[in-house]
Amino acid sequence: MTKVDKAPTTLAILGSGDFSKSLAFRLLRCGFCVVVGSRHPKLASQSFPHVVDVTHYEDAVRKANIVFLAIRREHYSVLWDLKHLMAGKILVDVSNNRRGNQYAESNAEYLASLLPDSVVVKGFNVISAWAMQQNYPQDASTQVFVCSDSVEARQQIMELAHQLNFQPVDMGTLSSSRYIENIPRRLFHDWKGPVLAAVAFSIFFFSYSFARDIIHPYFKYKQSDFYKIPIEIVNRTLPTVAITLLALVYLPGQLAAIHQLYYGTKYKLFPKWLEGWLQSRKQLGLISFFLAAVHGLYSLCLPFRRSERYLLLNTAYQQVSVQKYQQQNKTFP
Ligand SMILES: NC(=O)C1=CN([C@@H]2O[C@H](COP(=O)(O)OP(=O)(O)OC[C@H]3O[C@@H](n4cnc5c(N)ncnc54)[C@H](OP(=O)(O)O)[C@@H]3O)[C@@H](O)[C@H]2O)C=CC1
Ligand SMILES: [Fe+3]
Repeated sequence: MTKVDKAPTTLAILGSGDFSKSLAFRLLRCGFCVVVGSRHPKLASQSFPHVVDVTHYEDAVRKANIVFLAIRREHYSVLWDLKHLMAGKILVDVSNNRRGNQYAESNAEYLASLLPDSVVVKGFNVISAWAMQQNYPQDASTQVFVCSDSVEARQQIMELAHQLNFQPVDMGTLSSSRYIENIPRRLFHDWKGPVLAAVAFSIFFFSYSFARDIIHPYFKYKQSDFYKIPIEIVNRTLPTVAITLLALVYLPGQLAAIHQLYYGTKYKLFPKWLEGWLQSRKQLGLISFFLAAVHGLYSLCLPFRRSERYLLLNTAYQQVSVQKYQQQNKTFP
């Protein structure tokens, strides 16, 4: 991938915590120079590779035009003394809050009001430090939401996100920053599709078992097996849905591989449906695991039922009788 001329070769990160370390690693891997600003550069430098220039905040800001703020909103006051150095520079606010809507204004808007002479861009907050460090380069489909009041700065950070192997999403002006800051807090937002799939498969397999094992014997032999519905039929549906969902976890990976082989490149975007499917693999796998666990519990509880014990004894008795019959036939042919 070629870098555009605008992309700076040296990027600054203020703060030396977890996020800063992971981001520094990612930037280094992607060919950038990194300068880290810290209150205690000597101490902090031990956590970074030797190629990273770990220095004081002022020095770090001086050395780069794009500055990542890997410090918490509560500590933005340390930036006050750097106001004159930050003027005209792009500040990337990566912060999240501990609670949703914790403050009246978003962190990025607060930063912009603190440092009106700088250009604030919100982004990268949806990627955890762990994922940033571990998942390279498999996370090319991970979205990074970017917003800023400056179109040029937004484009520059989106290009940077692209170079870091992420998929930038243009979210418009800085007023979107509150929405972006709330994204990591949205629990279960990716669960709709997988849950719907699980429900649809459950209904399908339940109906199939119900028709085959209850309705069919009822009409054909006048045999009433309706007592089987709550345990046996459900317990047959659970593992079938679980294994089907597990298959759905592995299938999109294969389709993605076929897509890449077909087009002969890994840089062509996957179609939307495949993209969504790939991203819901975690949820599908978790639902599959949950259903399999419930199936295990059900199966453990089955022998407690009187009818089941009867069936077991009956099967054992039949086997013994068959063996006896066979032995008798051997002895007295
Ligand atoms: N960790 C994660 O997975 C993610 C974090 N983020 C965001 O990135 C930012 C940094 O997070 P993270 O690295 O985890 O946080 P840490 O608490 O690990 O690090 C914060 C850094 O802020 C600096 N700092 C500046 N002033 C102070 C102060 N007064 N008290 C304490 N620390 C201060 C410190 O660096 P020094 O001592 O060198 O000055 C410290 O290492 C946060 O805004 C967070 O919301 C976003 C997405 C994911
Ligand atoms: Fe089983």
